[in-house]
Parts: sequence; C-alpha cells; structure tokens
Amino acid sequence: MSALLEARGLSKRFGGVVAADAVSFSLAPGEMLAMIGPNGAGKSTTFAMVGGQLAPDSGRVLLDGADVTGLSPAALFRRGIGRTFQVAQTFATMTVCENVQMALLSAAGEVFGLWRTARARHREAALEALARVGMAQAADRPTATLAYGDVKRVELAIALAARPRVLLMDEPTAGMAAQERAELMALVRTIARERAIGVLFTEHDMGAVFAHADRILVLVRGEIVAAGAPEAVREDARVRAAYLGETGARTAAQALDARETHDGGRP
Ligand SMILES: Nc1ncnc2c1ncn2[C@@H]1O[C@H](COP(=O)(O)OP(=O)(O)OP(=O)(O)O)[C@@H](O)[C@H]1O
Repeated sequence: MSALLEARGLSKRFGGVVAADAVSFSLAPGEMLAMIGPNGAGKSTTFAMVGGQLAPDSGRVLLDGADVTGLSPAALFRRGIGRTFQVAQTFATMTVCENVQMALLSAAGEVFGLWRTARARHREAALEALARVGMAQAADRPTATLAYGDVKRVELAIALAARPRVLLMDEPTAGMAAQERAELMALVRTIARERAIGVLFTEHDMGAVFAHADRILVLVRGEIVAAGAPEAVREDARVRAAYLGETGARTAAQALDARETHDGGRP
C-alpha cells in the first residue's frame, strides 16, 4: 500500500528532554495505526507535530508525498488531516445536529457570525454523518443530554463530517466502559476501511489496541522501539520489558484471540 501520511525523522526537544527522537512511520489509506507507550513516551508530542500544533525541531511530515511540515492545524485540516475533539470542545447547549453542522461550516471556511442563517446549512450532510455512527435519532436533542458513550459517537461524526483522509484520535475511548469502547473502535475500523481513511490513534487500553489496530508503533522515551503487526509487537521482548509487562501481554493475547474468532483476524 502507498503511504497516505509519512513522518520522517520527527524530533522535538523541550530543554533537556528529548520528547521525540527521529520518529518515522507511514500510514496507508484505510489503516488503523496505534501508537502506544508509557507515560511521557512522546505520543502527544508526535501527534501534535503531525497535527500542526507543534513545529518539529527536525524531520518532515508528508501527505500524499507533499511536504506539509509546519503548516497550521487549520491548513492541515483543509488538506484532509482531521482529528477528534474532546467533549469539552463540543457545544453542549447546541443540538447534536447543530454541532456537526458547525464542524462542516468550519471545514468549509464559512464564517461563524452567520450562525443564525447557518442553522439551515449542511443539515443533510450532518444527518448523514450522524446516521453513519448510529446517532441519527438523537439529531435534535441538546448535546448536553447525551450519555457519555453517545457523545463519543457524536465526536466521531463531527470528525467524519469534514471528510478527512487522515484521522488523528488521541485516546478516543478514554472514560468509556469496556463494551462501549470495543463497539466504538469496531465502528471506527469499519468506517476507516469503507472510506479509506488512515487512522492514527493513541490508547492506554491494550484490549482496544490489540483488538483493532492493523499495526502498532511502540514509543519509549521518544524513540520507536518496535513497529509491526499486533502479533509481532505482543511477542517483542523489548516491548514486554519496557511497557506491556505480563498483564499487558495477557490482555493483548486475549484481544488477539477474540479478534481471530470475531472477524478472522486482519485482512
Ligand atoms: N510543552 C512541554 N514543555 C516541556 N516538556 C514537555 C512539553 N510537552 C511534553 N514534554 C515532555 O516531553 C516528554 C514526552 O511527553 P508526551 O506528553 O509527548 O508523552 P506521552 O507519551 O503523550 O505521555 P502520556 O501518555 O502521559 O500522555 C515528557 O517527558 C514530557 O514531560
């Protein structure tokens, strides 16, 4: 598969701390790529360099082979690098549908001041995005009244509404119950394949990672110490020692077993 997104030697230093040390990886269309590692490993720093919130000290980010290093988050967003936003960043008093419409207005570069007339804008596209995540029936409810798991689905619809080619998801299932978490990740995986979206995600829950990632990058102290298929990463002695431990390895094994049973493994 050709690379949709490529990180080449991304490095970032904060004073004496090397937060990311020549991090390189590629992401293919439709691929679920997980980035895991202990606290302070450099996951957020790497995400921020890819998403444009942080300029790398060195290294490049390529989108479809074009150099997009150092572009603003808004410029990257227009080129198709989207991300999910945390619940606090959605507007709780607006309806679910209005929240998605708002994202579409912003994606189209339309002015927020036109909101009064904007209520009619993009409604169909917003409803389509909500339907895809199973939330069409909640379109006209105030966002504040949704259960937490449903808010997470709306966040996904908001990200999808802009038709991203790459989706950055920083802990998409944080705070969710195990069952809801598995369902959300399965949904993301199905949509990513169907729309050829490359998904880069971080996640502390090893069950979710090993059940849904096509490939896994393991970051320790700013460096990628392992990268590959979930089976290979689980068996990597360095990954077990530096991060998974026995409990994590067991959780990973269980998730991989369940995956074989449910969907016959990876494509
Ligand atoms: N703005 C900053 N200023 C100074 N140091 C920073 C800054 N951002 C990150 N760091 C340091 O860089 C290193 C990597 O941090 P980063 O947040 O990228 O790790 P992480 O893998 O996302 O961790 P976590 O899983 O806890 O979110 C850490 O040592 C952190 O303290």
